Amino acid sequence: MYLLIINPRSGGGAGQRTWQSVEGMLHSRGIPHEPLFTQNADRAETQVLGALARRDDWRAAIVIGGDGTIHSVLGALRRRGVPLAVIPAGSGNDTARGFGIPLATEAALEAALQDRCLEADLLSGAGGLTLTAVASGFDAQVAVNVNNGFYKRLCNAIGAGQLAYIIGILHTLMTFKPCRVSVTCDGKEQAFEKAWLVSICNLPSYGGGLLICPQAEADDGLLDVCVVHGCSRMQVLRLFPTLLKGTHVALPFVTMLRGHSVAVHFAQARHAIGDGEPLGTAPLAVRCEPGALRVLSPLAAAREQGAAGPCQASV
Ligand SMILES: Nc1ncnc2c1ncn2[C@@H]1O[C@H](COP(=O)(O)OP(=O)(O)OP(=O)(O)O)[C@@H](O)[C@H]1O
Repeated sequence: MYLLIINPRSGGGAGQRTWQSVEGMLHSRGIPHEPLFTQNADRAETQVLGALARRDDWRAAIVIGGDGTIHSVLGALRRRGVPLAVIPAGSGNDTARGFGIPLATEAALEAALQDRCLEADLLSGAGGLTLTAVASGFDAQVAVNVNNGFYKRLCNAIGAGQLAYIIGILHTLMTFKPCRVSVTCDGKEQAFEKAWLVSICNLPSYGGGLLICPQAEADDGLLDVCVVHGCSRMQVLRLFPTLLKGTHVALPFVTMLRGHSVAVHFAQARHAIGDGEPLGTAPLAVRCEPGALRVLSPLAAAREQGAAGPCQASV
């Protein structure tokens, strides 16, 4: 039995449209499933735990939504030991990208129905569990500004959602003030002056494919960290195209770190986001929980050794 967790509002309504086509595919293939429509992030965990408790033969929970929807059910899936599968229906879909899950619906469903899992790490701390990345500083401020700004509603109304993020980046670039940050990775503290952002990543990308930590691997038991510091506004602007290929890692004002636990303390309050969802402005203490969540992923078949293998729910 598969549990389908659907956020109809994700991707500006893509969740609802994707479910309609997935439902037809599941019926035509005779695959047993139960749909669960989640109402909001706060109630999702309780809803999913309630659904999972009703039977014990779940093969997987298939999320139809974006990274925020997946974020909202991580605790429930982890607690019940049910593998996660994803049919992307968000705006960024960086979880799907990170696990090699196709963005096309039918191919993603195919990947969800294969019994090959990666034993993925989770980031824990900072208000709960995160799968893709905890980002603090400039990027988080862009997300906050876009969500609170009038231009998101305006751009969505004219069907140009991505434009809101470009406006958000330019708006934040004009107003954001870099400050000192202390980053402690596996107990070793380093201070950076004029820091713009600190991103702690489990997967290579966020923001819809921006490769902020291109070397990050979901199942290596490690967190990859990117610190951007000591540069001008113009240099930050010029950083963005390099994120498409991940070549920013060679720039002199970018420092990459790797470890099992990371603490971040900005000299002034700075916003943070986890899987794109707001985490507040408190200092961060994040640790890696190796292999904490099984994820149905086409990458599993490609792994010659390690934790990948057939998936069984452990409810
Ligand atoms: N389980 C849930 N059910 C309903 N709404 C949710 C749930 N989880 C989060 N939300 C709300 O729905 C919004 C959109 O969901 P989601 O983040 O999945 O899609 P997106 O923002 O379009 O895509 P992405 O996060 O991949 O860029 C979230 O920002 C949050 O406000």
